[in-house]
Amino acid sequence: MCSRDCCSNPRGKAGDKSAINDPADSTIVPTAQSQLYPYEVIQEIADFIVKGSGIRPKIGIICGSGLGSLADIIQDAKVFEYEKIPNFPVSTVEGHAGRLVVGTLEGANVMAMQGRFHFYEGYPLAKCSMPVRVMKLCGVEYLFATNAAGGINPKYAVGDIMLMHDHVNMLGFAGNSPLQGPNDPRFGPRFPALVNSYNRDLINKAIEISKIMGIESNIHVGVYSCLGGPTYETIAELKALRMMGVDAVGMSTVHEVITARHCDMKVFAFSLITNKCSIEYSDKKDDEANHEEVMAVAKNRQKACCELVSRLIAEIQKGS
Ligand SMILES: O=P(O)(O)O[C@H]1O[C@H](CO)[C@@H](O)[C@H]1O
Ligand code: HPA
Repeated sequence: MCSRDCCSNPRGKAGDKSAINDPADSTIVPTAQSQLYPYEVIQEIADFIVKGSGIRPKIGIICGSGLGSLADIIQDAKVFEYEKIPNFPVSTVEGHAGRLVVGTLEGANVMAMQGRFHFYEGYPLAKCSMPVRVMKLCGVEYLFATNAAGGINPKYAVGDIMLMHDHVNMLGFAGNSPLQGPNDPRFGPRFPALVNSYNRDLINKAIEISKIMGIESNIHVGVYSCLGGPTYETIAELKALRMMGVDAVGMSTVHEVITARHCDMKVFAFSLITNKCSIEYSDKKDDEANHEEVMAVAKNRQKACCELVSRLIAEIQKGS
């Protein structure tokens, strides 16, 4: 466990000027990624994982809410509890176990986060997406980011999978970015472009795989939007998002994708649609999203999600 209380306690100590220069103290330096987690600190975490596992992973997987089983299929797994990784935050959300699993899948070296970090947990975005930089320095070339999301597109059904081909970054609209603060060019450029963030070849391969799996009618390609949470959206917000071209909504992933693209990783991401977001006013209780339903649907669909991920990794392996 980190000796600094920044990792276990994302708040507090406001006004403590003596800590202003502590680069890893998120309570004082709110969002600057390079200040919160300088290159050297990320390198130390990466070395800890690579040495501890004896593996240099090529593919990094982030398991969404209730999708932790994506890490359970990893072979020869070496498991690191987040609490035991130096300078790592802890998971606080149900359905996010808080373990890093390193091993092999379809012959590829992989590392999977069984539990991600969300803004609403009180972590700055820089901290939420810090593990993506750790992945990069471990050797990861491909990020697979998964999430549970509410379907706004009326054509989407619960249990469908939306392959992300773009996003609307609502937190970014509000002036919040994981890349805020001084840029460290060892990770990437000051002004990264985000068009083509979601790798087109991987999306096409996933569509082909969905045909082989016989689930192509449950597959969509769409736009995800990340809101700050932890509240689910109002009807007015959902209507606004729909008008903006958003198909699915959640509270994660976008800051991870931004961090991955900044350091030039290839990105594949999908949303499991765990609930339908009605954009009509109604007093039906059924229309209200809740985390238990999100988790239950994710559990039901984990087999299909695992197969999709495994098959896609096998395709990447074939090409390398
Ligand atoms: O995005 P993931 O981590 O899958 O989780 C989603 O599910 C939770 C809400 O039920 C939120 O954390 C939302 O972002
Ligand atoms: N809204 C936001 N986040 C979510 C939802 C939702 O409807 N479902 C799962 N995560």
